[in-house]
Amino acid sequence: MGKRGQIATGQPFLDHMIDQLTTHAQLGVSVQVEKERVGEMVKCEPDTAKYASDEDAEATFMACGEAVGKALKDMLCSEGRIGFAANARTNGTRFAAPLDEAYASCLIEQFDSEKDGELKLFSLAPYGPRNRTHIGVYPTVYTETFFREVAKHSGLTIRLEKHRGDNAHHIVEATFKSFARCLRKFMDEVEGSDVESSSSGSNNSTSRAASRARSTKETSIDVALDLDMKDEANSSLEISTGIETLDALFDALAETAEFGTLKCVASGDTWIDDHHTTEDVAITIGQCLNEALGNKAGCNRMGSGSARVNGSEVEVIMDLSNRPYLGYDLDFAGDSIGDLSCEMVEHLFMSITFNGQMTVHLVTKEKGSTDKDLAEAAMRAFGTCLKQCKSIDPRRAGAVASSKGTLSV
Ligand SMILES: O=P(O)(O)OC[C@@H](O)[C@@H](O)c1cnc[nH]1
Repeated sequence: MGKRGQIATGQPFLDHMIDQLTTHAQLGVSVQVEKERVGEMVKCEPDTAKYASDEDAEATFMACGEAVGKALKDMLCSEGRIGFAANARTNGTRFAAPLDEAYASCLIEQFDSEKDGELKLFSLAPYGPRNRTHIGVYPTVYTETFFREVAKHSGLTIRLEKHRGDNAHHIVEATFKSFARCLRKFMDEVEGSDVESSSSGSNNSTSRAASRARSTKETSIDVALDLDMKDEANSSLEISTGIETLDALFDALAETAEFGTLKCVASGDTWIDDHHTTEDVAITIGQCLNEALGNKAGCNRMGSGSARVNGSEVEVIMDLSNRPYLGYDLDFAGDSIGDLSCEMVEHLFMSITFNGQMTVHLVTKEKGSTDKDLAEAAMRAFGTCLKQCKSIDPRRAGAVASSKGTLSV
């Protein structure tokens, strides 16, 4: 939890990647590379590519990975940390992190302070459709070298995998974010700190709420949202859109996201079809979400998890990034779920995500026998992730969880 120091590897994009550990794992990291140049040792400086060369890149990535790995092991075994002295196992801690169209996952299987760790899986290539070899001066091929050394010297057993992504910068950055977030989650699990449920609302002094009414020739909508559930008995739900299946989905959202209030009363031209009402309600809820989240100070910001309803399971990866993006692969068998057409399920998620200024990936893990179960599993996973994202992590002390310092511009 220390302060960020200087990160100067001579490879500016690697500096930016190692910096993901400060923002997303909440670790104070400093890295200084010294290298030989025309017979003398020089210290690399940040914010310049003048120290980079393809010739010594492999050595730089190896040395940085080894140093970061050793420092991680020292930190995990340091006095005052509980649980890491012996062989720390969880059932496998997983976190998937997005960056726009890309998302990658990290699985930490175990930590062993007595043995070398291992990078059991590394699957990032291709780095975009043209398999980009360099990001700036950073050779993409040595990303694996870095993580192999981190795993070996930290004692962590790690699997890293790209699942979606077309942009090399995004693919690599999503991977570092997933590692950083997974490491923090692993440490919290081993040490038994449950930040998410201890801070999802009740101890927030300021209210995180918004309301909005809108009326057009097509729909009239009234939404009120309070992100924080003070106590279960006082949570208030009033959902009546004129489309029963939509009501049930928003009910599932409010329950899994643990909203204090969700009022959503709408009337629309459902005699035409369900489109205008579904779209406008989702837009309005997304706008209220964005307003209630404000500048996202102190928020956890990212969420990763899945939900199962009968035979259907959907995974959601979410980031309150301020860069709207929806990745979506739900494939319904029929045309409609009760009074909601299946094509509106994607449009509904698109409208919330874009108006909520979020990055969201929905991934079908298992398709059960009904479309209703699949849609509900998607909404429950979305709500579960939203609960993680909106939670205040007191350790951030009100800071915005971004390596660029703000999520508001
Ligand atoms: O706010 P973040 O810490 O997730 O990342 C900052 C910056 O690297 C990110 O804005 C980015 C956007 N596209 C590529 N990278």
